Amino acid sequence: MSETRKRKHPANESSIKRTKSSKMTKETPPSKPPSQPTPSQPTLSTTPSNDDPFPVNWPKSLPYLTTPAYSPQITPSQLSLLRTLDPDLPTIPGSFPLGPAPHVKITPITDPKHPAHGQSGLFATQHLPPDTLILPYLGHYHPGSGPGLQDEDYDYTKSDYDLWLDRDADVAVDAARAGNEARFVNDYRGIPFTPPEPVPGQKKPPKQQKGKPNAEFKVAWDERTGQKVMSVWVLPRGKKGLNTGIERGEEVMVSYGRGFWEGRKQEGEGEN
Ligand SMILES: C[S@@+](CC[C@H](N)C(=O)[O-])C[C@H]1O[C@@H](n2cnc3c(N)ncnc32)[C@H](O)[C@@H]1O
Repeated sequence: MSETRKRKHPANESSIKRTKSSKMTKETPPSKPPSQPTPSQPTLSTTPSNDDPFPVNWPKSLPYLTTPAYSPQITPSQLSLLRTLDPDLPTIPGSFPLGPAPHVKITPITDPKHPAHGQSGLFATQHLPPDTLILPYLGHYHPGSGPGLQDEDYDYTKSDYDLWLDRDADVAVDAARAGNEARFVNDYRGIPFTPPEPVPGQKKPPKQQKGKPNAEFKVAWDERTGQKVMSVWVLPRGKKGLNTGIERGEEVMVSYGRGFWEGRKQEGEGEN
């Protein structure tokens, strides 16, 4: 989702764009990531449950990333901007594991009432408290506008997995051709309410907010690689303190923003 059809994905005016290129290359992260104070994080079991290098239900035809990949069109000055520490950003701590995340699961959507029926979504495998980091959103870093939106045979403007990362640096991140579990996060619109799995020892499950997102995209500083990344977080507790987080078994849902769906509508009309 990109901005000139910019369908930018969700949150913070990040966007999902659309891509294609055979030339993308992975870059080695800086050898020594800058040190950063780690903000307090709610306790979350992020210990991988097994040694499988892929998450459960990961499509085997798609490269699974543990660090970002880069379009060859990303310039050294863009890289330098991405790797300049912004102390105001939330942090992905150095201790956050690279690789499959046990606290979420990619799950095929089998409910015909779900708007993404036949596709997949991301579901919590344990309670995720408010304001918790769920995952970085990994993909190809690429120019967010201009000729860099085309990488040889790949057109980023056609991607449904493309988000703005840094508008000042003109960099977006596209997870269409490679990514991690975060690429499976759906938009909350039209998703039917599913009661959470009962939690042992808990009489009544907490009230869930129906018809609303429970997570958001945020740009973060990744201490592990020393650069900015897009990431998915549980929504904060809220002004009234009512948000209790995401329950085990509940789908992680963000808002892609109205722009994404309006862009899609326009594309549909253009095709008629
Ligand atoms: C970033 S992907 C999300 C993961 C996707 N479901 C998958 O299995 O690859 C975005 C795409 O998911 C689908 N999607 C996500 N949320 C949706 C919603 N609320 N209603 C309809 N389709 C949705 C749309 O096809 C959209 O282009």
